[in-house]
Amino acid sequence: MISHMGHKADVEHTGAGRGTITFRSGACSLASSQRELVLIAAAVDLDSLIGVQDVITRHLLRFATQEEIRVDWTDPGSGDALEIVAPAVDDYLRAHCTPAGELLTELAETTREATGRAAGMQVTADEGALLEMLVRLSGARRAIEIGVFTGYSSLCIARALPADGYLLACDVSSEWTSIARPYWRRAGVDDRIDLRIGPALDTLRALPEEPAFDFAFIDADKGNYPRYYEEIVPRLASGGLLVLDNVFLGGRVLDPAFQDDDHQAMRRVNKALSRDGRLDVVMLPVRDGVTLARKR
Ligand SMILES: C[S@@+](CC[C@H](N)C(=O)[O-])C[C@H]1O[C@@H](n2cnc3c(N)ncnc32)[C@H](O)[C@@H]1O
Repeated sequence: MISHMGHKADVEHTGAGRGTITFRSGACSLASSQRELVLIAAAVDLDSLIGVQDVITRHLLRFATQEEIRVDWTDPGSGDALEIVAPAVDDYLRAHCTPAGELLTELAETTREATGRAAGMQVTADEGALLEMLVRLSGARRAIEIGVFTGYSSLCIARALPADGYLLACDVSSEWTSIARPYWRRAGVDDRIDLRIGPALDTLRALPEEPAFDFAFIDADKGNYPRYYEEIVPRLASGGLLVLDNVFLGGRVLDPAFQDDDHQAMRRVNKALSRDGRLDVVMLPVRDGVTLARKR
């Protein structure tokens, strides 16, 4: 399997039944014994860690045609959770937002069942409610989202748009986004959502450079945040709102020990946004950090 992954990543055999597979933003070491294979994955952030684990899991399951295997990942020693708000206050605030409702709650549950640990990428109910509130308050009609996953945040955005509203939803994964469709349909918003599968940067760059959107949400690969921001701002109408998720990267944006591409990209975009004369910017201590940027 290690050799096979050489098409997708840097691989190294480090001994009998041992090796490492290195991806752009993470790595996995493998050590086999007679009964089991011990995997240790590490990555620059939780999303990347989940990505590494997902690729490894899928390859293992594909290779294990002769035998039944199970791939279990235990929780990382330190996750992305940043405790900005004391846990008791956090519980209290979650309990005092408008409840997510049956459909979103079911989508969150389906996502957990279908994607396992990757479900941690989904926006939480309170962040979803914030997105919905922002779309309604801004009166947006045309929105764009970078990073759909199983469609939770898309649903929050789409249902806050008017009936003739439009959401361009961008993601690379047909597998994860296929979970979204039935929920969008049941919410009666699937006709407002234009799902484009492919690298979001290509989708963005193919759009005319005119201010066609009133709302944008970035929640995808962190290394591309500066590029997404550069492409989106010219396409945002005056008064339009750009929202960026995970701007703290678990607090590591403050830690000079983290110098990989993703962390540098996030620092760069945070700095550029705060100095951008076209925008009014507020960074909120919501979950992993949410920035609101309103185009003047
Ligand atoms: C954090 S998840 C999005 C979560 C989603 N907003 C939600 O609330 O459920 C990030 C998503 O970005 C997608 N993604 C990663 N790299 C991408 C790229 N280059 N272009 C488009 N989507 C990408 C992944 O497939 C994943 O679904």
